[in-house]
Amino acid sequence: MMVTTKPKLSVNINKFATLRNSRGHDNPNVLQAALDAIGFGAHGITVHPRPDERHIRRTDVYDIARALKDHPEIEFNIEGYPSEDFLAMVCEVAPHQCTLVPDPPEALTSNAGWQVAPNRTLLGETTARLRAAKVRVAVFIDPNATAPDELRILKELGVDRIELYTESYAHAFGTPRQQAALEPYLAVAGWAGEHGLGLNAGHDLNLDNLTFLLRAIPAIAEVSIGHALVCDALRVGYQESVRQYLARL
Ligand SMILES: CC(=O)[C@@H](O)[C@H](O)COP(=O)(O)O
Ligand SMILES: NCC(=O)COP(=O)(O)O
Repeated sequence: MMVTTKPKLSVNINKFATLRNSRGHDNPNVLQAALDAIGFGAHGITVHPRPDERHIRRTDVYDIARALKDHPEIEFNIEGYPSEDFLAMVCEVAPHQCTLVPDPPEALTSNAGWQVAPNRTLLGETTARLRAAKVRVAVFIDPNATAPDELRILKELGVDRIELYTESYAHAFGTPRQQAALEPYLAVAGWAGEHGLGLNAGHDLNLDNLTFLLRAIPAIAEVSIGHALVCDALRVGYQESVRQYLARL
């Protein structure tokens, strides 16, 4: 019998920082939002410091990293484009995981996975640098736009995990296209499993679409969820929102 462990929930707290920055003071306190998520049972914290610091600031990254030293069981995942500034900060902080995302500075949100072959050198150099800093490397991949031989490149570069960019799945969920939208994810997951690449998933996951994905792809080790979880928190409260997502795993 195949034994699969339940996936971990990493709460992305970008949106708490969006709210904080909207008034220029320190409410809500972003570090407290991370500690609250941990207290409510989250397995990890994800942040995505963007170059314009529209939400998560560099100072937030250092504050959270420092606080998580008191919570060694909690994984810290820093997402972002591997600019020199970003990489220097990540290597200094040395989180459990860094998820490489191809977002240009002006992107409204993450809206594509990596084109692996054209970015082979960047991804290879970045992966080597992060692994030297003992940081697990995940690469944001859109299964609709990634051929298996591109995944082979990631394996050759020493990447640890693929993060499945789940927007297209999420937007098809609940429509007649639901199963068809899942097929590319199943193909990438199958290749990853055969070649020893781990799997994460994230973007636009919510209380409705999460469980179906996890039952279809039981190898998913971690889901990082932020936007919908925070929107749900505005409706039912933060602790109840985290509880409901944990119950969907
Ligand atoms: C990589 C990804 O899909 C999300 O984690 C991303 O961090 C969302 O960024 P915003 O919160 O800036 O929309
Ligand atoms: N990697 C996905 C993530 O961290 C959160 O994405 P979203 O739930 O805010 O869409």
